[in-house]
Amino acid sequence: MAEQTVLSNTKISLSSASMSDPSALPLLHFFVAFLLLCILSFAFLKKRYSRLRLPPGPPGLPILGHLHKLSLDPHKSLQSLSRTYGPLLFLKFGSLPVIVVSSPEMAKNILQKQDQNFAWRSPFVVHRVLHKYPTIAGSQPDPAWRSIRQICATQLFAPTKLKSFQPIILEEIRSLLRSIDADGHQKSCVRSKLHAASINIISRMTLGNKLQMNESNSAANASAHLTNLLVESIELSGFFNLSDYVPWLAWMDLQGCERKSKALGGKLQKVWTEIIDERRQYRNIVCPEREDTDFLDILLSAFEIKDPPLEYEKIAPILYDIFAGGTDTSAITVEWALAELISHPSKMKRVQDEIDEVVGNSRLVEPEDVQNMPYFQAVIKETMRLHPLLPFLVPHMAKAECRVEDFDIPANALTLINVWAIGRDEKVWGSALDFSPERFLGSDIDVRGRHFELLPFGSGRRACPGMLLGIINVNLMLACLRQAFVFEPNERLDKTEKFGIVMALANPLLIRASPRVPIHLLLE
Ligand code: HEM
Repeated sequence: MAEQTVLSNTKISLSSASMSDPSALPLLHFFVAFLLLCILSFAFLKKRYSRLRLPPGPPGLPILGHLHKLSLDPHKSLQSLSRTYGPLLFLKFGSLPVIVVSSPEMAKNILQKQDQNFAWRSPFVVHRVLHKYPTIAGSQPDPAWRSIRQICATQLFAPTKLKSFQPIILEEIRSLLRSIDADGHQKSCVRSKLHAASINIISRMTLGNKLQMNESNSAANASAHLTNLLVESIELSGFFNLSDYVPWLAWMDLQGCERKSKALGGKLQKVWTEIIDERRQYRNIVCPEREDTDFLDILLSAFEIKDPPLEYEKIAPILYDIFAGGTDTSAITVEWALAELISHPSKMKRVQDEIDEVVGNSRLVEPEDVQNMPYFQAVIKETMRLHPLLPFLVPHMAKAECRVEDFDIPANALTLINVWAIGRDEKVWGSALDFSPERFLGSDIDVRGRHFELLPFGSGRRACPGMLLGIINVNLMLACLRQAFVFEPNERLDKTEKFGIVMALANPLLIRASPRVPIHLLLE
């Protein structure tokens, strides 16, 4: 069977035209125009790059560049091209220059040495249509972006703040355990339960409470509604949209990305407007003497003192990023870790023995316990090595023309750091495809962006601002799940990936779990 490519996913279909059929004339004109455009654009790009010493790459096609080389698993296609052409690869997706980075050394060069030039983002269509103003992840590294990151760093993710949120996190994890316990002998869809726990945590941290919405009759419904919108928007953002690479085709919206983004953007906007308007009303009318008590208050105060004032709509994309970052990421990472442990029963047993030794079964795991559980920590690192959540990070862009090693990089080059390929590089890891947490025992490699062979959170000024919260959530969710339940082992579990900006298991994990701690621990 022919390999499916990102292009075969589009709806382009041009039927053959016959000269004797007058209705075919417009089609003929189209073809002549198309051919001319091909020749012109090919000649233009060749001239444009002729003075540069570009990194190696395969020959491309006019108009398409190398788009035809991408399968529906682009991280794998690019890994394979990098094996042939080297760790710094030059491609063109349509007319957009692209570099692909697949070694720790090159990643260090870009994310550390030339961090400032590579901290930019390409203006993708979906992002522009989905959000009226740029999100944190989609913003260029300008003063507004810096100031929002600063607010997040001090008001949401500072270690003292995170400590104050610990009771919330533990409460929501207990509720997650109870929900799995309630499924009894039935299989649980652990992803949806992890999503629910994660969105409740992030909602209580930012809004002071679980989500409430006019249309939903319960917090659980409101959370599920927003989770679905967030997951859908993350999927859409990871789609290879032809309009981004062949802009003159954009008006046709061949893959329907613009249309879907408009519809989804409207639904998301409705949610944020309701949340922000209700709080503004409360602050201005019901309780004007209220002090800032949560992150939304802090954002509103920060925007109130800005000149020109009151651009409240700019708060929506910040909430979007915090909710999207806080909901899908931890849930999918824990799901991957569980999938690996369930398919490696001896490693699962080793985790269980360590938790039993350090914590016992008279209380649940607490954040401080994790530092005494080296094998458990190694399991998390190994999961993030084999299954980095964002296989290309959030794609970066080179603002200005620059040099990397001996090569010239054109301005505006989309920069894909293939952390998925780096994590599976035999030269870096040895037995790279094996799930072997043991490799991290006694090693000082960590996930915080200082070791370029392991970059699940990125590195440099664009590194994930929610990293500490992500680590706490993942550690506690996985450790408590493991402590509280025995999972049915399954060495043949389906671990097929579904490519996206966030890469999850293609088929959500369904697990049968039986409790192994006294039930009162779940109820406290
Ligand atoms: C296991 C958990 C998580 C993982 C693996 C993860 C991973 C990442 C990665 C790889 C990036 C892109 C870095 C780059 O562009 O170079 C990123 C960016 C980001 N993450 Fe996370 N993340 C996690 C949790 C969180 C949480 C909990 C939040 C917020 C509550 C969050 C919010 C963000 C935001 C706002 C950005 C964009 C930063 C920017 O572009 O300036 N993430 N994350």
